Amino acid sequence: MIELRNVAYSYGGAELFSDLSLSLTPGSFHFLTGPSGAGKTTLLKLCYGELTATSGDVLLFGEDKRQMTRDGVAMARRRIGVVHQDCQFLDHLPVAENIALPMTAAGRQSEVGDDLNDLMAWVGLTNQAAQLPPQLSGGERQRAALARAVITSPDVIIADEPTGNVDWEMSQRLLTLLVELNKMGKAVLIATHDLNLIRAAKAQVQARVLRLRNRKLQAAGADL
Ligand SMILES: Nc1ncnc2c1ncn2[C@@H]1O[C@H](COP(=O)(O)OP(=O)(O)OP(=O)(O)O)[C@@H](O)[C@H]1O
Repeated sequence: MIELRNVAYSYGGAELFSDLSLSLTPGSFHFLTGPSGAGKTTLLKLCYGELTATSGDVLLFGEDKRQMTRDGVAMARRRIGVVHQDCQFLDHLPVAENIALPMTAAGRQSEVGDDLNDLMAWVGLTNQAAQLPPQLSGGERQRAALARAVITSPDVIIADEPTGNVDWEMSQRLLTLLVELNKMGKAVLIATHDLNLIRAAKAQVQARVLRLRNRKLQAAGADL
């Protein structure tokens, strides 16, 4: 569904990474690890079409990103649920409306119903539904961001440190949600420093663990 072929990226100075290839196929589950500053967030942005590779090819659902129109990229991005590291919300809208926003924006308002309530219950935000985002804690914001990313049932879910601010029990709940979606055929890519989360996931799903380091993407060793 998303493919990077021999991709390099630079913000203008030295290349952050080069000759990097990655394929997110239906039902695949990937973790991305690596030192701070190695380029994990940048790699995720290439995967969801936010950035354009300096060289190499990025295919979004079979189409070459460079050949796609803005509308084409926007359409492709609707099929990708993204949890950003710095979860941003519309601060004047209640949490429930923020989570439902991707459905509203896609004209699917009528489909929002029990799913929203179930999702909010799963991420433990039922009592916060009417609150405004600035009233949420860091962990609550992350849970809301994950709920918002998956409410449209996207084909691909890309999450940048989705459990950085939540306790272990909640991170297990969020992981279970991602594993269940993966079992339905969604491709999942998670950037994380949390090795315990990776170990817990590997007990539930066939996950590939990749490490971005020294400008290269490699399979992580058995030390995980
Ligand atoms: N918009 C930008 N312009 C210039 N440099 C940038 C930009 N965004 C990121 N960088 C630099 O690119 C490098 C990789 O950043 P990136 O956020 O992709 O790393 P990361 O592996 O996700 O780090 P972390 O684990 O700390 O989140 C860093 O040195 C960062 O300072």
